[in-house]
Amino acid sequence: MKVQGVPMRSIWVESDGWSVGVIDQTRLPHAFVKVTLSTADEAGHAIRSMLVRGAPLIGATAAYGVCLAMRQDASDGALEQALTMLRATRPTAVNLHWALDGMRQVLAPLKPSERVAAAYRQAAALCDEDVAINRAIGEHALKLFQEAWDKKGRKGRLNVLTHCNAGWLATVDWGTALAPMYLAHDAGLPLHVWVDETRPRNQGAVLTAWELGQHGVPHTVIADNVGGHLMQHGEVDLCIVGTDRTTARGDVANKIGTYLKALAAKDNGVPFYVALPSPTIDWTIQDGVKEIPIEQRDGAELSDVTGRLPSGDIATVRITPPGSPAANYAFDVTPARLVTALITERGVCPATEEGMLSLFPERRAQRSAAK
Ligand SMILES: CSC[C@H]1O[C@H](OP(=O)(O)O)[C@H](O)[C@@H]1O
Repeated sequence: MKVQGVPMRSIWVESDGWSVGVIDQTRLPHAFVKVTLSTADEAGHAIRSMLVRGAPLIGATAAYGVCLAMRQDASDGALEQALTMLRATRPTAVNLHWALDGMRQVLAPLKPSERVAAAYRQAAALCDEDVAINRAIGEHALKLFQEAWDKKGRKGRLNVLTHCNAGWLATVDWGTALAPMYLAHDAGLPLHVWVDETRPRNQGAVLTAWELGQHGVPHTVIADNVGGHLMQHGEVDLCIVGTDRTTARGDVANKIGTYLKALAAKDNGVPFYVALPSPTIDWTIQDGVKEIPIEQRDGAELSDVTGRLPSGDIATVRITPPGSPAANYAFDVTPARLVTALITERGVCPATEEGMLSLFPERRAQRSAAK
């Protein structure tokens, strides 16, 4: 996408041909800061600290983290050490494991002398695939936006609600849930987006609002608990969110609060869509509530708030009483029964095992073998 009219991706190889550039998402929206990663440890820190975040971007950053590790030491031991360190950065997004599995599959059979070039080729291919996948998701989801607009009699505006940030900042480019928003806006569809602030890290208020503003997409930031009220009053035509891991039967792990939004949508007959790139599908599990690991982060992310003072200085202040513990669950799981449809790069399907296999028939054989 573009920043101040300049096309860019959320991760890139610098002009030196080996170091990796990313946007420091912890500085947005008040500062647009690019950071260069030069070691695998810096890549690991960027993921753990959420300087970069979003399932696909976590995978891409980890892949380049392996590249940086191979530049320093391409031995078998160094490869395993880098894979282990990066795999441990965050537990929920399956893209991290998919990306690292892909790096290991390509690199392990090679001689150390061949690994650096192969690693950068694999990471670049992963990034290009992510961009293509997200664009395709955008096109499929755009048809659903247009259907909703027609159903509404093409009057007023199309109100879409989203949670957290599943935009180009969460991926290499385009985003997943936000990809159709850009395409719809550019196609002249009168779109308006309700942006859940998404406590406690505020990815909606901070990142989604920034992204949409950069692209000129009309939007309104709302508190996380407003969505149900808006749905009751007919102010939401559809919901669309991203995902960090979706099971083989369509259970969806996503940012904390997604489940409650899906419940409100179900109760009010509002379509609830999940933008689902295939690398985010965990074909090895069925029951998301029982089997998806839910990240718990530092309670300070909830008890403290960071923002800009009138002076322009950035400050962090505590909002909870000293001594009050805070529980900071970063994700929840929306059962497939609450999902209207999954929007993948291959098309739209019901959130069911058969629905997903209809789009990914090559997985049918694997599932039969696993049973
Ligand atoms: C396109 S995946 C975006 C997904 O990742 C976010 O989590 P986090 O910001 O903690 O990495 C959130 O769950 C988004 O839906």
